[in-house]
Amino acid sequence: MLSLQPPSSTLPNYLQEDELPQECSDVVSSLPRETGWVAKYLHQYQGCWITTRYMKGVLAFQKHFQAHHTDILLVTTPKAGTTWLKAILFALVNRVRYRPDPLQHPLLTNNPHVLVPFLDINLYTQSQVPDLSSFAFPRLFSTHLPFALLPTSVKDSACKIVYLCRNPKDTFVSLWHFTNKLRPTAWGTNSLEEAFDKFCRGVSLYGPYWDNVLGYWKKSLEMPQKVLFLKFEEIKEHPAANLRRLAEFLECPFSLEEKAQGVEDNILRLCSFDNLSNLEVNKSGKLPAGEENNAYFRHGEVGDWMNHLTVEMIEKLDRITEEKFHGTGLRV
Ligand SMILES: Nc1ncnc2c1ncn2[C@@H]1O[C@H](COP(=O)(O)OS(=O)(=O)O)[C@@H](OP(=O)(O)O)[C@H]1O
Repeated sequence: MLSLQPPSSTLPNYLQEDELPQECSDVVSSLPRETGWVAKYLHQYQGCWITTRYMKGVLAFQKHFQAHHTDILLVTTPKAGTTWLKAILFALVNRVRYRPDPLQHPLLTNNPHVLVPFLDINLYTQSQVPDLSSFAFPRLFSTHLPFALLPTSVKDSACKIVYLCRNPKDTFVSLWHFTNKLRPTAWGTNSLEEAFDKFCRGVSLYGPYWDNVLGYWKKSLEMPQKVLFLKFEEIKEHPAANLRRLAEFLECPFSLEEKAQGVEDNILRLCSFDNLSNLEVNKSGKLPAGEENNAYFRHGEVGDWMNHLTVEMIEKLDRITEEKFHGTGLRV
């Protein structure tokens, strides 16, 4: 890794860390910290590793967000397939307003992260009290925060939580590629070994990975009507069945007429990796904070870890996962 760093004014917005409100700066300075994967630091806040920039959004989200009983919150571990499920949720929930048409649909001209923003990373980082009045009901939002860190109003209201996880080996490999892509060229890349060590120690964005997944797994067992637990690999294997499961959980099941019209297939085709990754907006566009949209589309397959991890790495990650999930009934 090179130590040469460009001046902060030339950094993309997603790496700008100035102007922390005093309250936030006091909290941040009291927290344990480690070097980040892209951002300078990760801070351990309530057990979860968060960048300096996002701490501002997390604190404001926790303090000010008022959930509405019809809200739908998509929660994921980073790189679990968030972009894909944001697209599916948007197309599903808005299928009457916007027919899942291959020629005309908001997903054809907008990256899914724009249509379903992160509350902490986007909305509450941009403004401490954002104006959410332009969001149509049911509102669709997202976060990577662990269950324990969600605002009280999310836990207390009848709003629904859709959780998505992915096996830790593909999650790690995807995160390693993504964070290296987001690093300014002058910083060089993080080595696989360095990133792997951090991931295994739990020091990854919104990690430890295992704590994040387990928190929602347990809640999905305790409150199946509130938390739906999905896996990337299961959606890849049985997309239509999982889309139906999602629709039923959100109390908007497909009618016989919709099934006959092929609405399910149209949604899946619209949101497929091939379709989304080949759209001009996702090939050359950028998110408001400066991330290139194409960074969210790499392979979209199961098992790419086989091309990257050593036998020792595989054994270590499998062992940690086995220990952490032992006795919980969860297999990833
Ligand atoms: N439509 C679709 N279908 C299947 N897979 C898809 C799709 N869109 C994105 N991807 C893959 O998801 C990975 C990106 O993860 P996230 O979207 O969770 O990233 S983020 O957390 O929002 O930063 C990343 O996985 P990898 O390819 O393994 O790196 C993307 O390629």
